[in-house]
Amino acid sequence: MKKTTVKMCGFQTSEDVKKAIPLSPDYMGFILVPGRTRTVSHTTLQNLLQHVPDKSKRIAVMQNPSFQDVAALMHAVQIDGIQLHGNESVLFCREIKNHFDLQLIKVFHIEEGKPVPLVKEYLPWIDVILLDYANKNKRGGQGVSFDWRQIVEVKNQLPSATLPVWVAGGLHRGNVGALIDQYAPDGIDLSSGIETNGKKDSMKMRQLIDEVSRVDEK
Ligand SMILES: O=C(O)c1ccccc1N[C@@H]1O[C@H](COP(=O)(O)O)[C@@H](O)[C@H]1O
Repeated sequence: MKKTTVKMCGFQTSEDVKKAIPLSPDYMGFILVPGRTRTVSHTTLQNLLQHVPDKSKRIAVMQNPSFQDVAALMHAVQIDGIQLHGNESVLFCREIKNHFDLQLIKVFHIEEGKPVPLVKEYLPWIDVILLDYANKNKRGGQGVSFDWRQIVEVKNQLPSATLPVWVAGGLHRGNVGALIDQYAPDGIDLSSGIETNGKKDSMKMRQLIDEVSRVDEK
């Protein structure tokens, strides 16, 4: 049976993290990008991590960090991986992978009217390819989907046995079924689609997990 990996992202309060306990998502993400609505500090992150279910991997989301930013994070908190959600280079990914024992999720942005991103050179240095919508002003957490036909174009660049490809951008309980049915991503990642009025919504989170299981079991 297929098992689509689920990453739930953008937790800011212990109350919201606790809503994930009965669901144990495969991954839980925390935003460390300065100045965004879901941003948390190292101190808050440290407190939130106490409530993360044992089975869920803990991911810090960063955008164009310096090597020192990553080192400071690693010194402050115990995490399983980082998601690089900016324009990080192949060399930067290599440096991070060589220095830290971290799972590295690299985001590749799908922008309207732009060629599909080139992922091949990154493959030795990353663990997951994550595709997300972007426009020229903002990246991540916008609740907007990209043209999923681009998933096929990215997969066509990859050798047959290769890294998992995850999809993000405007996903919710109402569209993940179609995404999995049509494009079979290895994983999905979402922030906005499991929230109501800026707070994580237990019902939406549960329905999302149920919908993924339903489609996986088909
Ligand atoms: O969630 C955020 O606020 C965020 C901020 C900065 C960078 C990444 C962010 N989240 C990631 O964005 C995508 C899509 O989110 P959405 O479901 O469309 O809201 C996902 O990869 C999140 O991990």
